[in-house]
Amino acid sequence: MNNYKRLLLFIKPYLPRLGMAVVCIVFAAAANLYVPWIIKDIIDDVLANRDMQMLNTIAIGIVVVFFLRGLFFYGQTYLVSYIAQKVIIDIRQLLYMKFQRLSLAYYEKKQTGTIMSYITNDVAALQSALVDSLIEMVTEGSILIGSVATMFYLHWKLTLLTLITVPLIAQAMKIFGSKLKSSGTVIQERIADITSLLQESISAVRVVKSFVREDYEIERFKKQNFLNFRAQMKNTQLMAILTPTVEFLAAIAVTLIVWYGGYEVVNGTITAGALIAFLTYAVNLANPVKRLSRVYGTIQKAMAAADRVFEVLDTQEDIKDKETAIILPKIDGKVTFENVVFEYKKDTPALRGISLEAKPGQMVAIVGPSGAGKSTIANLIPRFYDVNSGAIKIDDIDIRDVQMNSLREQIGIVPQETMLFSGTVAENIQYGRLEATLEEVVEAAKAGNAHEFILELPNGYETKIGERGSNLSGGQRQRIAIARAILKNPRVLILDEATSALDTESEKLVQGALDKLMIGRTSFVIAHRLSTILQAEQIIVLDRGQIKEVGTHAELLHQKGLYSNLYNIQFNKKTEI
Ligand SMILES: Nc1ncnc2c1ncn2[C@@H]1O[C@H](COP(=O)(O)OP(=O)(O)OP(=O)(O)O)[C@@H](O)[C@H]1O
Repeated sequence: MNNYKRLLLFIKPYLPRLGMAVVCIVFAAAANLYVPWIIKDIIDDVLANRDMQMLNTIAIGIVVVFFLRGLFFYGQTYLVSYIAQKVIIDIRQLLYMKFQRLSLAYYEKKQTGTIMSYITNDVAALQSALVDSLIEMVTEGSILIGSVATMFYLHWKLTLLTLITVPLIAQAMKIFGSKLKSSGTVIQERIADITSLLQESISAVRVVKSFVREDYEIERFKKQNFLNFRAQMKNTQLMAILTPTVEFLAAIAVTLIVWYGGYEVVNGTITAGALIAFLTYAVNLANPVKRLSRVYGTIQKAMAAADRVFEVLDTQEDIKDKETAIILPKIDGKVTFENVVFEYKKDTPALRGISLEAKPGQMVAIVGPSGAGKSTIANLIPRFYDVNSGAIKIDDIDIRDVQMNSLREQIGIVPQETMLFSGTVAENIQYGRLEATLEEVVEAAKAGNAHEFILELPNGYETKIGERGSNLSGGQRQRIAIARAILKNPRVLILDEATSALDTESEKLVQGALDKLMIGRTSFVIAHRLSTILQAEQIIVLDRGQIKEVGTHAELLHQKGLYSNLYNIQFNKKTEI
């Protein structure tokens, strides 16, 4: 099915309203056709017969028709807008739903601006095309059909004559236009040639002089200059021939129509008023034709937007539930990686054969140089991406066999960069569990060492957070994020420790909150802090997508391998404190 038809399908639910709208548009357009008719009546009846009664009827007629036109205009504008806006919010909502379902990989491929532009610009282009084009198409279409029909009614032979001659003139003008355009292009090219020649010879002036080639260059320039003259003259010639030709043709056509019309008036086949009305209709035909071709342009543009919108709607969701996916039962929190290979881009694996096991409640620190794959491991557990080979299991169930929601509901993530939404502090904590009561929110905030500072905010828990949480410090925002995770109460926790330095006081509070959060949960910590590493029951040392060492802090230091190297480089300063 093409996109045009798909777009029309969105209008389907509003067909009755569309029917009413079309009726309004047609009636409103019909009022426009009334004006030349008034001229006819005034000339033929009022002026010719000095008919006062007719004049009164016409006067009342004008008032009534324009009053009704106003009503229909209101109807058309309201109804068409209603339909278009509804269609647009339907499409926008569908797009938004789609964006919520698409995987992270999609977001990485597209720039944020592009995605926003789908929902704002493309949808807006569709909106204006729908509203303006729909009204204009029906209005101008009705005026066009109405004018031609009235002209036929007034004098069919004269109408035929007009309909044959006018398009001929239009065609001649079109040919004329395109010829002028192409000769204009030639002129531009000749001027460009002269410029580049100039540039070349001026910048190479030393070479010209050293080879004594001044005369040669003058000759070259002369040729180009002459070519330019020829192009200019050709254009002038075209203008000089084409303008009078078209004007002459037009004059012949108009004379033909006027002569034949006048002849019919003299013959008494048509009245003088009718002829004037006829000519008015004929002249006015130009407007609807022009506007309809403009509508065509708008629709073409809107279709480009529609193509993009439908392309998004048709994007395959690469990570989705299997038909047979089960709801993950409440887990103990054992997490296993079995020979996991993963690549973001084909043939460049970010993880190569990772096997590990975290026992329920265990704390696993992941360390390694930048780009080693630490965040990648963290991203695979909630199934933000699917592994290329191997498997990730939670409580021995492959995470691809369970419903994504039931998996992610049992995993908590505290990222490095805390993202708070606009809204109150309470709402931000509640994001962890939407149905939580205020008491539960406060409990979570207390556990997250956030309660105290929240109470000191201007409106306590009801304080609105600035767009990017700007009115809170980094540490405070982290503690809100921790409270949010505590409220969610997940069995598995993924913690990306912030690398940015907090002051000692703030770090202590954040660390305290994290310690409480980790109690009794399986935690994966991308570790940047010494305290985390010392506490960890298992440290995984990654390098270029592979596990190099596994053990506790003491064991690994003893091995004097990569870990002890990293440890010495990264944490030296802290050990000295
Ligand atoms: N979205 C992505 N698309 C393509 N490649 C990616 C993507 N994210 C990470 N990579 C690549 O995968 C590899 C592992 O990256 P990852 O972010 O897991 O490393 P990291 O150990 O967390 O590093 P850092 O400590 O710097 O955050 C890197 O080579 C990185 O360039």
